[in-house]
Amino acid sequence: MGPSSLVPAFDLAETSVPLLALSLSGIAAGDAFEVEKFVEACKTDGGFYLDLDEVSNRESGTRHHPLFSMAEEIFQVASEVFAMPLQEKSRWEMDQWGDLQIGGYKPAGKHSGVCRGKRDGFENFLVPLNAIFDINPNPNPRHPQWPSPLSLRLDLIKEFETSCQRIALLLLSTLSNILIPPPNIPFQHLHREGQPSTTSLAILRYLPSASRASDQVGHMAHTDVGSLTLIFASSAGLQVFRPSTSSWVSVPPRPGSIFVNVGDSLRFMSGKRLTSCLHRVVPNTGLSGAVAERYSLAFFQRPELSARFVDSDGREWISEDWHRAKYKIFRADNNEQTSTSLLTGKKGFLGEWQG
Ligand SMILES: O=C(O)CCC(=O)C(=O)O
Ligand SMILES: [Fe+2]
Repeated sequence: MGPSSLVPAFDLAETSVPLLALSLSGIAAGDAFEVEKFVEACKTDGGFYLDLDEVSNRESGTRHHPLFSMAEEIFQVASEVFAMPLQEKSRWEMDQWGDLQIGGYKPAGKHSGVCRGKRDGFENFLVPLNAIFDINPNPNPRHPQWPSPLSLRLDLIKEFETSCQRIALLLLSTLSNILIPPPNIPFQHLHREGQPSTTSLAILRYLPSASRASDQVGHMAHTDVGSLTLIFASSAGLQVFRPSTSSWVSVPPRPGSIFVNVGDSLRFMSGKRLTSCLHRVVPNTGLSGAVAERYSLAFFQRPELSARFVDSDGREWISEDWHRAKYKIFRADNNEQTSTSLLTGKKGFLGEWQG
């Protein structure tokens, strides 16, 4: 089988069948139908919408889950942080955060983009759970203080990450109950509170541009490193690769819902029964052809540094080393990226957007 046969036969920008929408309260209550849909979504697309709102409707009568207003506030903080001069933001460059690069600033253009030959079109700030809860190792001894817009709102970010982690743990234990018969180790036991991990919140800003011909575009196709990712987005652009039809499905924000996807570590811990969701972000283009600015928050729940799992090729990893290998491939050139299955789960497939 040559590399070209690994490339899907077609690559539609959008299909008419959207991703499944699940209810957090249904899953939390152990509703058999909802739990079955949830496990199925993790096995097939590896990603789904999760409706959070019903929980708060029942508990407090408010319309929206508090995470949505917190996300709005963090978008506001993000606009202040990203408005700082590049030189200032670069004081927090993520390369200074030890070799795990779990925190700090990534300027736009550091990775390859979603179109062949172009660079990425987003900047981001990563705020690791380890750092805000003072769990060792301290990732950035040189700059223990965050830039002031972030340090002023660290309580908000802590509360946001804690809430996201609670939801992600609930989802993990539900999956464990179905997939992991005793005496195997349930997923949540590899994600213990207070244990060092690379769990982190990414605050992303996609740069606006006068046209989509810009040479910094989107976010390349990839699968996430960790266990579960929770995404809050200000606007459309995210797409998911659906293995059953070999096509890309658009995942625009859905009121009251977030998008959740399975990452590599959880796929491996599940004995490859779950799908690591392949996704990318394409430019959000208006009628004029201009690309709109886009903000998103990605909470990356990741296993403890020493968690063990076996990859698709039968090779054993500890979580920390998988993280390093994956970050290295994010930064590699296209030739190196196509030479392994590390980036997209498919050797020879970069999943570029044809525009
Ligand atoms: O911005 C998004 O919607 C997705 C971001 C993402 O996939 C990532 O940072 O890993
Ligand atoms: Fe991602």
